[in-house]
Amino acid sequence: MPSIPPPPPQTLVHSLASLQAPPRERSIVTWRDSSGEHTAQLQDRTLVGSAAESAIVIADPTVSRLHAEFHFDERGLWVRDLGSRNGTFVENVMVREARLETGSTIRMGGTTLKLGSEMTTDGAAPLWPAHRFGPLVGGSVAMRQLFACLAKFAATDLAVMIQGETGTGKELVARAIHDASPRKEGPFVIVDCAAIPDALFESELFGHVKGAFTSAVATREGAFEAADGGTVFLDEIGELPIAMQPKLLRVLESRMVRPVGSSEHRRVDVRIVAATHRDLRTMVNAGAFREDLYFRLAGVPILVPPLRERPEDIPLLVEHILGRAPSAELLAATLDRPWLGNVRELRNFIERARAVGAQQALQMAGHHGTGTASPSATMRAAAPISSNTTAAINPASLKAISFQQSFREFRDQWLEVGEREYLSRVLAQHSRSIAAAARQAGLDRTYMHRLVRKHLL
Ligand SMILES: Nc1ncnc2c1ncn2[C@@H]1O[C@H](COP(=O)(O)OP(=O)(O)OP(=O)(O)O)[C@@H](O)[C@H]1O
Repeated sequence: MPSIPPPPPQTLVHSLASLQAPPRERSIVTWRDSSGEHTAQLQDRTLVGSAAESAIVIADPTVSRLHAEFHFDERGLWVRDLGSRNGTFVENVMVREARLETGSTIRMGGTTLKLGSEMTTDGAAPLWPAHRFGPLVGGSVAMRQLFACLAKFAATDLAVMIQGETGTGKELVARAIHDASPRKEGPFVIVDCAAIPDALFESELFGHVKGAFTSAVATREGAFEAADGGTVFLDEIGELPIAMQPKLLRVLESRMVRPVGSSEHRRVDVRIVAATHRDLRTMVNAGAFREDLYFRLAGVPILVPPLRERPEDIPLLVEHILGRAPSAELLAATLDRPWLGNVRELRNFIERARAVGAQQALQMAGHHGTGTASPSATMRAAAPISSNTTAAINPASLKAISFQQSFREFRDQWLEVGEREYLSRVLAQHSRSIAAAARQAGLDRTYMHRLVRKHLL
């Protein structure tokens, strides 16, 4: 093994001296509605609508209950319509998403908001004083603000909704909340809503008694009872079938479950943490997700930023995954990529680089290219579109085989490359319909879903 040079100085980011974000210019909006004149300060993400639970509540029946969201990123302040009934207009142009300037006018339904600014330290989010929070690693301001927020809310029993692109670390955030909570000695039970067939949802969540349905050969407890005294993590909550939504809401309100086939209600003491890569508010407006359930689950909404918005975290993550300081070559390779699959893709890359070297790992990952990624919040790495029904293995890729590897390592890596290639072609042939692709591949739809997520297709 060659000797590893110490990390270059620029990897030692962030002074820990300041625990408080500095004073800054804050954006404010002013508007008039049926209840009078109002001014509100914009936070990193501010939900606007006529629902009482919105951060900015507009008393105007032409404004949808979850109408739009203001949010900041490294390029400035944006407004995004959430599929509202009467639309969002900036300077009288209807927009789905638009960047705003001080002085912009934004019309939502029949109400006009004016954007202004003021200097303040109020509401500046505190920064966590370390580069770790439980299993999470991150030194960027965004992650340290997130850690401070997690520490504050872990101590409570509030429901938490984690949103973020695939691979940003939502499951790890959920685990970190549990580990830092008074429930840490209790169970942490994960329910992957994308992997459960519709017919089995109720029994997975609430259990069943023997004989409740044909395959119920024995009584089985559901996730809520299994998590009694601890936390239930509802991953991919956006996939929860609409028919299940009132049942889940009832359990969250009553804290009682009734196993399928039983008449007995049982009390459960669980904290709920949910996660999704989708924007549930647009699903609410489209009628695919119940608004009351959304607000019940999103007591504390948390956004995990994509890795491309916090490149300062990359050196820390590489060192954490590798277990030692990376070589200059490996570090340079990681800083030059968009990481559309976020930390998961970075982890896979580092693990591959450890086995075959940075150069060969780069060749194997070549299909993602380099450069700046598009800012879309739900963007995934696009599959190469091809109508070929058969395809030869590219001989150039064979150069990436390392004969220093064990056969098992070699097989696992190439199985993954081949699996991804096969799936991306089947999906492209079926215009990305998971159901049709699963049928052709002879796979169960939920398993296909899992594979698509695993390979970021
Ligand atoms: N901040 C972090 N520090 C250390 N490891 C991280 C961090 N974020 C993510 N990871 C690692 O990246 C991988 C993906 O994380 P995780 O499964 O939590 O992502 P996710 O957002 O839940 O993904 P998906 O939406 O596909 O379910 C895991 O191996 C996790 O340990």
